[in-house]
Amino acid sequence: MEVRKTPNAGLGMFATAHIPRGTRLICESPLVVLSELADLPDLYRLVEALPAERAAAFWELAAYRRKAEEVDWIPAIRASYDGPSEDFEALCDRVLDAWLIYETNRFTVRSSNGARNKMGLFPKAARLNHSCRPNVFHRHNHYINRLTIHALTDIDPGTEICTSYIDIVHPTQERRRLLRHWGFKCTCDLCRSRNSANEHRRGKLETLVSRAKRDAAERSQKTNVPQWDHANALGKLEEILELMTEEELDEADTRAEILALAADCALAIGWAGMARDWALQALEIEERCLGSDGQEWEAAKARLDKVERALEAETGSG
Ligand SMILES: C[S@@+](CC[C@H](N)C(=O)[O-])C[C@H]1O[C@@H](n2cnc3c(N)ncnc32)[C@H](O)[C@@H]1O
Repeated sequence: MEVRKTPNAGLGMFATAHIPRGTRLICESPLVVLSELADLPDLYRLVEALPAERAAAFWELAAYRRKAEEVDWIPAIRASYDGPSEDFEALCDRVLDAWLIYETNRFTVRSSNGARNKMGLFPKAARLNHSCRPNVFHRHNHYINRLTIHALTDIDPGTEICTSYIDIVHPTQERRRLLRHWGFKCTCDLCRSRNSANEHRRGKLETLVSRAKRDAAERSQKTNVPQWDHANALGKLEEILELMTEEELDEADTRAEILALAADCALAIGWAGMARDWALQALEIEERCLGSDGQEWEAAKARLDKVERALEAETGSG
């Protein structure tokens, strides 16, 4: 891969050789990590404490310059500042620059318990531009404290390597709203075509996926879930999987989550053969999107093992 200029998105990352689907392209430790409770002066202190080479890598990153009136931190800095007043403006400019770099390039970082309660900067991955039809997938792997980037498709030499900054299940209008954070209007194929069939399916997916996750969380709290409840849930999950296939969302790990829920429901009903197919597909997606050294892979493997034990028991008793 190489970093070079793009026509309309600043720098970007490009493939210089053929990249097979599933390849781990980046496995990078963070330059700076900030908890959700930290504030702007905390970020600035962390950046100031970086060794020279890492500090240089930080200050070279792109920054989307949002309007000053959207920034409400200056009073907080002023409150703790006791230096000469003529230096205060320069300090504010520098702190603001650090913050804008951070906001433009941050990725979610998970704590050791898996909670997504931090954000981090990863200088290589920070050069990846966004596409709503991404060809790579990013995720912080908290087992190894690295951000990993995996190829979702085969990538030809010369192709730009793009990840998605947002959940791409949404229709165009919502994706545009979310992408305002980074200050650009996406011009990927999906956004340009704005086809009504895509819009309709994504609108439906948005609702069905959030409902399916909420219902699964509720089911996991209950001790006795009736069979019909699992069967109902399974019907909805199958509908989601179909919509995802039609939308070519075959590789995203939201699909792996839905497959895992479908496998759990099928197993609860006693359809171990069906559960096995879904559990296997979920494991394959996790492996391609995230590799086999993270929590998702471990959970997907444990699910498949459980389903296979159920199948063996069924075969044994039959
Ligand atoms: C994480 S940086 C990506 C690398 C950046 N292009 C650079 O030059 O270092 C995010 C910024 O890149 C630009 N960007 C990313 N994806 C884009 C896209 N699809 N279209 C236009 N600009 C994009 C936006 O300015 C955004 O704030």
